[in-house]
Amino acid sequence: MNILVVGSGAMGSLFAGKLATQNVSVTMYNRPNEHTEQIKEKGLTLIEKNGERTHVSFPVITDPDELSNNYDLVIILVKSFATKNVLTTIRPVIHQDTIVLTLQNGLGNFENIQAFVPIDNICIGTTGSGAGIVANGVIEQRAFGKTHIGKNIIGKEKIKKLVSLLSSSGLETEMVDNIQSIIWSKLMINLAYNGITAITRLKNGDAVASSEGKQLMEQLVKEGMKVAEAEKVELLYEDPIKECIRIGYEDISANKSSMLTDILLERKTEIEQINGAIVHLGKKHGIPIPYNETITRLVKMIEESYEKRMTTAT
Ligand SMILES: NC(=O)C1=CN([C@@H]2O[C@H](COP(=O)(O)OP(=O)(O)OC[C@H]3O[C@@H](n4cnc5c(N)ncnc54)[C@H](OP(=O)(O)O)[C@@H]3O)[C@@H](O)[C@H]2O)C=CC1
Ligand SMILES: CC(C)(CO)C(=O)C(=O)O
Repeated sequence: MNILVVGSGAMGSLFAGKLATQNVSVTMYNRPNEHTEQIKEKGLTLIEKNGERTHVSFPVITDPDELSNNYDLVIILVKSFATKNVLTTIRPVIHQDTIVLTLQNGLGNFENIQAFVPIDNICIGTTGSGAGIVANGVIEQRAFGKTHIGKNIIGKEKIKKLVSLLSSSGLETEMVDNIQSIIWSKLMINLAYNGITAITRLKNGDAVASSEGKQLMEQLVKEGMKVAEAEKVELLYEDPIKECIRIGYEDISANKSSMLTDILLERKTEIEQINGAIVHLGKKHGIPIPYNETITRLVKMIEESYEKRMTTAT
């Protein structure tokens, strides 16, 4: 099976790197940048949970003209607001048998892909794993939750194989029926952690260990639960708030959230697709969403004014 991982950031590197430890053909595509060039020239170093380093090499493509025509499975791991842009570029190499899988956070990923790929070829998943780029060509896995991938009728055998490859690589993965539950249950975790950590610049574990942080998380998730109910989506967990807190301590504690990373690098964030999406749907259903609205506005404020930020007291 030929797999193309689109995105060489923290998660693209984690998934491509882990797959490369298995007996499967994996290629990575990203526009040129220093991290990508380093992987292309010298391979990728993966720092595991126990601190052990694994070094892997696989083909890395930065020029879309060099992409081949034989990818069975394409895994999208760019930020959700970049999906349309990247799919415009790689669309010519997606053929009628290619399955396109998103493991991105937030709402709207299916809709973004649908503009380029037939519905039957799209597969949706989420991942509770997380990583950070620690140097060009080096990533560290810092979150260790499960990956869930929705069933796909025409891509069934490919997805089954992927689930097995990922699980054997150490990324525990499961195929699931109710993908909406999975997307929304992951959304609850991102509602709780991403905005708060981006604003406070705390790691997930430090944010949840603060009693103020925990109370704020509860309110953010409560609003998300109300909207999920109005959207008639059943969440996976009996007590989503408790589960978000548990995950914060047990699975994702060491991770800098993807949104905090964006803020630290002074980049655009996925706030619109995460907390902002709940605000938008809350309005549609007439449900007040004050906590998520405040977090959304604060993150947008930071994002829009990096160059004006005070860094000294003098
Ligand atoms: N980081 C984490 O721990 C987790 C992240 N996620 C989710 O996974 C997804 C990916 O996140 P993450 O890996 O952190 O993101 P990163 O920002 O680390 O990586 C995104 C990559 O996409 C590339 N990219 C953006 N636009 C284009 C384009 N038009 N063409 C080619 N490449 C492009 C970027 O390149 P460039 O740098 O040159 O712009 C970058 O290499 C997100 O949806 C995120 O929410 C989910 C779980 C955990
Ligand atoms: C792993 C987790 C839940 C938190 O770090 C995440 O999805 C993110 O960082 O975006």
